[in-house]
Amino acid sequence: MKAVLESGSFHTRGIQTSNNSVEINISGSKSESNRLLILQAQFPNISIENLSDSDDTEVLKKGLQVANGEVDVHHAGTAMRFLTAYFAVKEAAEITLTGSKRMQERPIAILVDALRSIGAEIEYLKNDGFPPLKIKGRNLQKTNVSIQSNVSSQYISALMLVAPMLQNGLNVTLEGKTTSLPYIEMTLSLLTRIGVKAQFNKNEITISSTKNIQDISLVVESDWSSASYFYSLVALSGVNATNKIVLKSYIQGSIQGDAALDEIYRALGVKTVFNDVEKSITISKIETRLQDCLSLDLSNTPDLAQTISVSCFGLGIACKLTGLHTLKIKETDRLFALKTELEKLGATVEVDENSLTLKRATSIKTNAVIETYQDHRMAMAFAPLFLKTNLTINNAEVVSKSYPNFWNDLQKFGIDLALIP
Ligand SMILES: O=C(O)C1=C[C@@H](OP(=O)(O)O)[C@@H](O)[C@H](O)C1
Ligand SMILES: C=C(OP(=O)(O)O)C(=O)O
Repeated sequence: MKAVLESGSFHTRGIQTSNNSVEINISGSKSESNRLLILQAQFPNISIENLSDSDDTEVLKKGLQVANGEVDVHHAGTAMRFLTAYFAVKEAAEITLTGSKRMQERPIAILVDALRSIGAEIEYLKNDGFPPLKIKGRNLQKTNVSIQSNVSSQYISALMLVAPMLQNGLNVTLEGKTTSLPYIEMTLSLLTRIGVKAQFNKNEITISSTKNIQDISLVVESDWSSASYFYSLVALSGVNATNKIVLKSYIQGSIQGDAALDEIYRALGVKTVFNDVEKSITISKIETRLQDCLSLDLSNTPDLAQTISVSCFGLGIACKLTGLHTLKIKETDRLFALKTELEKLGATVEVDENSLTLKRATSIKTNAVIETYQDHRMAMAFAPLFLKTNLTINNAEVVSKSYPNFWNDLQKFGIDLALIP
């Protein structure tokens, strides 16, 4: 099969295991790519290699070309939040910024209030606190802004990314317990890497106004969140099965928080070897005594929650995942979606505002039909279970939000997927 169809479901026809190692080339991190595109719009002398091929990056790229008119970011949270800040500070821009039905349910008031407090002109076109927005770009001069940091780090990254454009730079004070912190650190790291003066001490971020930077070429490291599905696949495979996977364009000391996979999956029997010369990682299965229950706080790595809970279910161990308070406002209510779909497979799952508890499962039901709720990570997180049972994953095309080539890459493992259009 060459490409994923516009819409359809995948189910397994059979699994051949081979002993070869498989090489996978995932494209650049969508988080890094979307930050760099906003920075490149300000500093055209940045050149970017290994840009993400995700839909979320495509919509942001397209949005940045619009000076007046409508921009539709579909399901892309970072595009929505980053462009809100970008257009608000871009003089003469007049933009209607909208998104999918779900995007119109994802809150944005915290960012809009922060931007308004420094003089931005933004109006809600439907429901207060939610997209679509009408934005009139202004030359903003105030320098101090306070923002609640326990709902989404994207609001803070959005302010940071446009701070160099402001006449006097920006001081951001974070209020509350900051969530998804590595994403803020990623933003800071990219700003300093291109030559913008930026600091982050305790709850204060300071960024200097910057007119010019020196020419710079940056290579985006590949996407660690996308790599998680292969970690799960290896974890669920037998010790003697294929599964030595080489993932290209990964480095030690990543600025992506989801690089924590290395450590997290070690406890699930997956070893990571970094090849510093080739800039790749090799992941393979090792004999490990699994703990009865994996307990993790995922407030720094929310995008791994689905992968990890499905891995634990497939391995027949319990898990208690906390720090999940942001999951309800992502592409779907991910806590509800996980509970509903895992239970179709025979799991016992409890969720509350902040956590998910999975009981140890002794068997996995066959022929379940998994719904994906327009959430790429639901489809990809459940896919490694193809190694354990027959199942169908509906609306398989959702993966393109972050990883358009996912199903093609998955088939390299001898998983014979049948597409039901
Ligand atoms: O800044 C980013 O690139 C992201 C931040 C996180 O969102 P929250 O800060 O809303 O948790 C993460 O879930 C999302 O996939 C990407
Ligand atoms: C939450 C995600 O993306 P966003 O918030 O940017 O839509 C994600 O990719 O898992």
